[in-house]
Amino acid sequence: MTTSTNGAFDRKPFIAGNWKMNMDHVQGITLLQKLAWTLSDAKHDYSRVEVAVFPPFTDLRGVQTLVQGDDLDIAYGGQDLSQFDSGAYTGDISGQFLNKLGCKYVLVGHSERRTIHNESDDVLNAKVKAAFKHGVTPVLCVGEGLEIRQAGTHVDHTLEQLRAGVSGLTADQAAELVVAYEPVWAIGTGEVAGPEDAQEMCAAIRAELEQLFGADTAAKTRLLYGGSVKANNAAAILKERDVDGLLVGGASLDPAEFANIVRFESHLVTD
Ligand SMILES: O=C[C@H](O)COP(=O)(O)O
Repeated sequence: MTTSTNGAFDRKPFIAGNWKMNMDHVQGITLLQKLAWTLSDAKHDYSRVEVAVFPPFTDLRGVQTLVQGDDLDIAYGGQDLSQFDSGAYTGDISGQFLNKLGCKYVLVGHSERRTIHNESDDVLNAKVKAAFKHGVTPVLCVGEGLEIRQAGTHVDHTLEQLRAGVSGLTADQAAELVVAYEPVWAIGTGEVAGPEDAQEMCAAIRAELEQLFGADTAAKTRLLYGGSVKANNAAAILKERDVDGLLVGGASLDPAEFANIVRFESHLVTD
């Protein structure tokens, strides 16, 4: 059976749930257990679609214990990391600590970090490098606010964030990197960017990566879309050629809904 999705063939689709500041460590375990059961009941094939969750830091040890104890094929990661390795940085979390907890990924530069915590492109570039240094794959988030979208400069703006974020990376690192395009106006608003908007930006990001690192590398980097993704719009977005996965916020807190997003292939038209 073949499906009409494109990225699924070239790059393994990646569906990630960002829990943001929701779910204490007890609630987090329950959510993850329900997600694993739902996907198991649906006989989800993890070799076709990778699944990851990004819980709050305080949940990570419990998540690690559950994933290891039940031998779950679900990856997990932190929602942020420090650009520093260790020391007098109160409240910060080192990439080394995330690695030690079995985190495969870490979000870098989510729009809520950029806007609420004023994280600059330079700091985010240092965080991307810190993640690689500690053996954790960064998921670099980029995207424009509403005013920039309305001014029509969203591609330039997003590519500027991208260039700053990947500055100084090797081609191997760029190939491993995951980039999430999240238009800020579509986050938590119910305003989902259309599949063609997601494709326009992901194609531009891939072209930029090609300029910077070469075509072979750019063909490997996975590009996600995030912003008001639900089970009923996921498949249409993932059919786009350059969209390789989704970064899901609110809908990832509902295990049935998130499992349906993970199983987007069952909603695609098959030929
Ligand atoms: O990290 C996830 C994004 O911010 C999207 O959040 P959302 O799905 O609630 O719009």
